[in-house]
Amino acid sequence: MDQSKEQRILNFVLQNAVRGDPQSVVDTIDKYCSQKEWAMNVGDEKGLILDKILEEAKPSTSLELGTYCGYSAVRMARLLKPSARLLTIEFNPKFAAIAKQIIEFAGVQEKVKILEGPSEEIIPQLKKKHEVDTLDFVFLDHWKERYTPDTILLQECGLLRKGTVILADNIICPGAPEFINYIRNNSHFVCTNYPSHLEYMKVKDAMEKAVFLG
Ligand SMILES: O=c1[nH]cnc2c(O)cc(-c3ccc(F)cc3)cc12
Ligand SMILES: [Mg+2]
Repeated sequence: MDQSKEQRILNFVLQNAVRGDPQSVVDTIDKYCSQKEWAMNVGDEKGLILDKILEEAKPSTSLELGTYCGYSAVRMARLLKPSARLLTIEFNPKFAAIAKQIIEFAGVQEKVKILEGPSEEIIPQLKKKHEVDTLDFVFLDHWKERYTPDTILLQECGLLRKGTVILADNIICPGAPEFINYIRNNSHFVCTNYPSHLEYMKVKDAMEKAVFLG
């Protein structure tokens, strides 16, 4: 059976990155996806914006929607304090299986928990099944159509607190106009736009930060 692109990315990491070194895993995926095959990792340019906003937030409990191959999970986990935790939700079981191996190779598996399934089913389970109180940081990087309903669901489930930072990828490409309209017109959020480019391309993209005011 032909290998998937995600399996080729995993193999390239296993053969070229340094086991236990998350930075080398991030750099190796960026090298593969900029030189060999494009893939929808947040990438190095938007990744630096993610790094800065995550470091400012200093989160204890973070949630990512859209694990994919685990690039941003590894990228975030490398910056988290030892006691901090990242929960990452992935709908596609094939992607989740790849991400698990990449996260383990990077040596950040103690900080990262992959939750497989639809975000609308898993989010309501976070408090009771996954011992979450409230979230300090949320990275939206799954399907643009789910950005708004999942943000509303997080609020309804009592998972946001005054100061929770939500960062959304792909505001321009593929674009999340409905989410931008919702979040910028919602008086419970203060929004900031971060212009950038689509991962590994010259195409314009942007990220949006929305801080919950309670
Ligand atoms: O579906 C996506 N989920 C999360 N992140 C994405 C991302 O960063 C980029 C894209 C994407 C962008 C342009 C294109 F021509 C094809 C796909 C999709 C997703
Ligand atoms: Mg993305």
